[in-house]
Amino acid sequence: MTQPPLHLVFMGVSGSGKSTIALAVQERLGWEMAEGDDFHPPENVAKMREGIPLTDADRWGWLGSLADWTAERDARGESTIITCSALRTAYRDVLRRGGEGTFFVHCTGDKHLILDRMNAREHFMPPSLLESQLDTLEPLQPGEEGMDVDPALPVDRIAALVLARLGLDG
Ligand SMILES: Nc1ncnc2c1ncn2[C@@H]1O[C@H](COP(=O)(O)OP(=O)(O)OP(=O)(O)O)[C@@H](O)[C@H]1O
Ligand SMILES: O=C(O)[C@H](O)[C@@H](O)[C@H](O)[C@H](O)CO
Repeated sequence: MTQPPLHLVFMGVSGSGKSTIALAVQERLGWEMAEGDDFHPPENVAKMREGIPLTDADRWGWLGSLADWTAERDARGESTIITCSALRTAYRDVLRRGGEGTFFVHCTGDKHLILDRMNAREHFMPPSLLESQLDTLEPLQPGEEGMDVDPALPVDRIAALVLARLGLDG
């Protein structure tokens, strides 16, 4: 019997390892992947670059476009992977419109580790925005399909934990 499509969303604050971990999982599964950063309108990127936190109003259209991308593939029976901060439950509600098989992998760990990694990389997102990201973050609530992973672990280990949880490691 064909399995219904699964849609993995790697979520968490900026610098928490979403893209790095998602890529490791993508390499193992081969599913089509979308990087949430690439779906932002230029105004959003300009704001972040200037160190101004995005508002709900800035985020709705962006989240909707990611849900649409997922829904298109869901309709074709294809599984997907996306990276998206998805900081609030209401934002995740939008992403869940992409398909019934939506599953969140929340990259969550030590703030100082994340800040050190943000300071060490080249990215439009300034480390000064980490605090507002953490203030906005609502962790996964009971009833939301998903799991937490700790970016302090090696990437391969995290990818293995995700695949094991989903029963895709066989
Ligand atoms: N498990 C890990 N072990 C070591 N380094 C990691 C790990 N996960 C991520 N990193 C490093 O931490 C930095 C931030 O990771 P990454 O860019 O994947 O985060 P992100 O959540 O996608 O960020 P953003 O949302 O701002 O794009 C990168 O330099 C990455 O190489
Ligand atoms: O405010 C947000 O919701 C997040 O910052 C995302 O919009 C960014 O895409 C990303 O996490 C930064 O690289």
